[in-house]
Amino acid sequence: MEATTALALSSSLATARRSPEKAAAASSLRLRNFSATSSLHHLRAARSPAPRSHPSSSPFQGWRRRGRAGGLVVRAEMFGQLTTGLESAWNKLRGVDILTKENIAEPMRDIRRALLEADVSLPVVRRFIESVSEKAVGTDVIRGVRPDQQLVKVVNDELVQLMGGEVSDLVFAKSGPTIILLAGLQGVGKTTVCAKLAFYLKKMGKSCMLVAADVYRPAAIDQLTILGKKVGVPVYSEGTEAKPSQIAKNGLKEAKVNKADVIIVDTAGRLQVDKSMMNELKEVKKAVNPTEVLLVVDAMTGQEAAGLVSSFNDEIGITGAILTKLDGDSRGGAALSVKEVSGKPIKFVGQGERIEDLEPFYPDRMAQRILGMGDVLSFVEKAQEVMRQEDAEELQKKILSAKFNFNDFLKQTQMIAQMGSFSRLIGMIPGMNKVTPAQIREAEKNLKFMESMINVMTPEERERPELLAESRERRKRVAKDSGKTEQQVGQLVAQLFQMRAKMQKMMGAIQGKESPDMDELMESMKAEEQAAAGTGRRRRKYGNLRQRQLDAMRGFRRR
Ligand SMILES: Nc1nc2c(ncn2[C@@H]2O[C@H](COP(=O)(O)OP(=O)(O)OP(=O)(O)O)[C@@H](O)[C@H]2O)c(=O)[nH]1
Repeated sequence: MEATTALALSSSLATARRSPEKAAAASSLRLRNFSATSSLHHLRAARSPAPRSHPSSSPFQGWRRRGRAGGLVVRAEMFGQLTTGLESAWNKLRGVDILTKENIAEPMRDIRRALLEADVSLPVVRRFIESVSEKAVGTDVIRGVRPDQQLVKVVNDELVQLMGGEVSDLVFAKSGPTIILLAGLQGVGKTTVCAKLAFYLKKMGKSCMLVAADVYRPAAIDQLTILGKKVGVPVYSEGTEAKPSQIAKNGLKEAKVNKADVIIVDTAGRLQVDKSMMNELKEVKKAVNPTEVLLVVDAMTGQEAAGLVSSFNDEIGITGAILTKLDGDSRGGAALSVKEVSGKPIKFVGQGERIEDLEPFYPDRMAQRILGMGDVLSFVEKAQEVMRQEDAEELQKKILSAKFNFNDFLKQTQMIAQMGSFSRLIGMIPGMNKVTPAQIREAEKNLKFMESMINVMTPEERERPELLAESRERRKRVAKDSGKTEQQVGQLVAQLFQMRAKMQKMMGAIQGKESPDMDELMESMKAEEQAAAGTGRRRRKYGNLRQRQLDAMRGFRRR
């Protein structure tokens, strides 16, 4: 499944690296497409329980695939340093036949260093290294699996365990409203999380109410009121004079009257853990007897976040944590330490400032991202969220009948925009985690570049790109109106036809048939990357690409 999305994205980025604007169109087209295909793949995923290339079916596949795809150089931001550090451990095992205590010593040192640099707490690192070493050496040799791959598998499994193994779902009250009490230090993102959580729950069909019990920062009440409006959820507040425990109690009464399914109580943050803060929280807790007490912690604070979860749990008793700002420069220490240090699970992660940027915490997906295998499931879920089933089916029909046009194209761009930041999406795709920020910027620029040409096309031309393929006059006009060259417009049109062909091929593979072409598609991805990387094959490969574009145009003209 991810092979095709990776193909599209990788090709586009490879094209971005060819950089001249002439080539830019190619990348944009594919970038748009990858979101379309991902949604379509999702339709198939629903039918087939274990897509053959899903990373969780074999962690090696995703990893190997990246190896085969080669090429891309720098990684997207999330846990980048940790991923690189771990990678150097595998690399040291290239060429060995079997994992032994001796030959894993150095890779294990690399893993240890990488984890410590990621700010994972020392006792956690020690236990982790011990367990991985023991399991790695005791692992039977599996035919066709290299020892370095075997170590990746062991590390993957241990990372999943370290982060709690299973997803820890929110608990809902059996009767009456579910009460979620949010606590945390100042500025960690509590108020934002209130709104994000309400938005998330609303999507699940639950009615919510927010309760403003942070009375020390008047702006917090305003902030919550604004956010509540934004997500369409009522906010209960009594200003700054009332006691937080009383506000929470009254809020609960109001929620019962309004028959809200869930109330989320925002509490005050302090600069540091202090007695009065803990006492106040205890009072609020006692007043409403919450179903969930979640501590919001900032991922950037590394292992300190894990320590906080521990002390809050000791003091007031919590049910879990929410890790915010994972999109920032966090090194991974918090995600990896919280469960092990405090015994409490991470239930959600915040990965951006937008309301949509809160997701359940999946230890397996997180491990895959840390290992550079991407997070296809999150990616697909994001795509599914923004693309309605009917749209996906409509698009599927268009692809199958080779009618994918520039309007569909624009829709895909909008979808990508709704799915979140480019770099985050890229980080979710296996093999795509090594992309330079410059390449991401270039790809984003390319999208705009494409859009400017599509925007000046007539509705007819957008609907039927054939008109542009057939008429030089039309291409000239689009070039003139968009301030681009005729050649650039020609290339954009050629790419659309080329893409139709590719998408049809992918759809063939997706629609239940065995997918013999996946490897071929991956090879084609690899070829494009290598061509872009400036190897000796570049001219030949690029020449072929160009040739294919011309063929696509000619093929169309003949029809
Ligand atoms: N990048 C990023 N920023 C976030 C995230 N969550 C929250 N923020 C930002 O962090 C800042 C603080 O967020 P708030 O929700 O006001 O934090 P708070 O914990 O309620 O703060 P106090 O009420 O002062 O205790 C805001 O600028 C948010 O937009 C996240 O997941 N990623």
